[in-house]
Amino acid sequence: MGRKFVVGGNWKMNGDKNQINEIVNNLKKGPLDPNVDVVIGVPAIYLSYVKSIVPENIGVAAQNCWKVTKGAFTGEISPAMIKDVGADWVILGHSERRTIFGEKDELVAAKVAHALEQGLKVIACIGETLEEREAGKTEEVVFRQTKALVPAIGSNWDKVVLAYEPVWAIGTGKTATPQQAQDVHAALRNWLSVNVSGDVANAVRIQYGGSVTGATAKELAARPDIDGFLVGGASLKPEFVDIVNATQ
Ligand SMILES: O=C(CO)COP(=O)(O)O
Repeated sequence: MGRKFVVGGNWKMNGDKNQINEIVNNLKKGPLDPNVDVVIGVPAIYLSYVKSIVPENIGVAAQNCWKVTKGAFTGEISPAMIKDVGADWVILGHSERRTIFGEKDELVAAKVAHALEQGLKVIACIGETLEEREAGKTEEVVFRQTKALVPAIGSNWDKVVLAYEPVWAIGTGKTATPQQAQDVHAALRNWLSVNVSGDVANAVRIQYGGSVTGATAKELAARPDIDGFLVGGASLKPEFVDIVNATQ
C-alpha cells in the first residue's frame, strides 16, 4: 500500500483570532483532497480555540512540548496538556527550536519519546544548514539527527512523520529542487532500511519543508520519496489548499 500524503502547516508564532478565523474558513471552503492527511501546527495559546472551530478531519498540532508530564517547568507545556485540549499532534525538533533555543539531538529525542508515550503523534524535524550542505555533510547530519530518534521512537514509527527541512530553505524563498529533496529522502529511507527495518523504511512518511508554495508543490510531490510537506509561510495563506492538493 502506498504512503498517504501528509501536509502540515506550521504557523510558527503567527496569527491572532481574526487571522485564525480566516485561515480555518479557507480550509473549510477547501475543497481539500480527502486522500491527504492535513495537520495544522498552531501556537500553544490557540490550541483550544483552533480545536473548537476546525473540522474533525484536520489534525491539530502543538509546535513544541516538554519531556515530562507536569511539574516546575515555568513556561512549558506537556503532551498530557496538549491531549487534554483535544490536539493529537506535536511538531518536535524544528530547526528554529534547535538553533534559536539550543535544542540538541538528545533533548529532541527525549521529547519525542515522552510525546509518543503519552499518545501524541509526532512530526519530527531534521535538516542540515547551508554550511553543512556546502561542506558535503548533508547525509551525515540528517543520519545523525535520525539516529538519535531511533531509540526514542522504538516501535512507534506508525505514529511518526519525519520532516526533512533543509535550514537554508526555511523562510528564504529558496526551495530545494525536487531532485535535491528526493535525493535526501531516498538516502534517509535507505538509512532506515539498514538501521531500523525495511518495513519502517517503506511505511514512514517523509515530508519536505522549506519555502514550499502553491507554485512549487506539485513538482516536489511528484517525486517518489516525498510524501508530503511541512509548510511555514504559505500555510497562513489561501494557497495552502493548493499545497494540500498537490498530488491531484
Ligand atoms: O519551517 C518550515 C516549516 O516548519 C518552513 O517554513 P517556510 O515554508 O516559511 O520556509
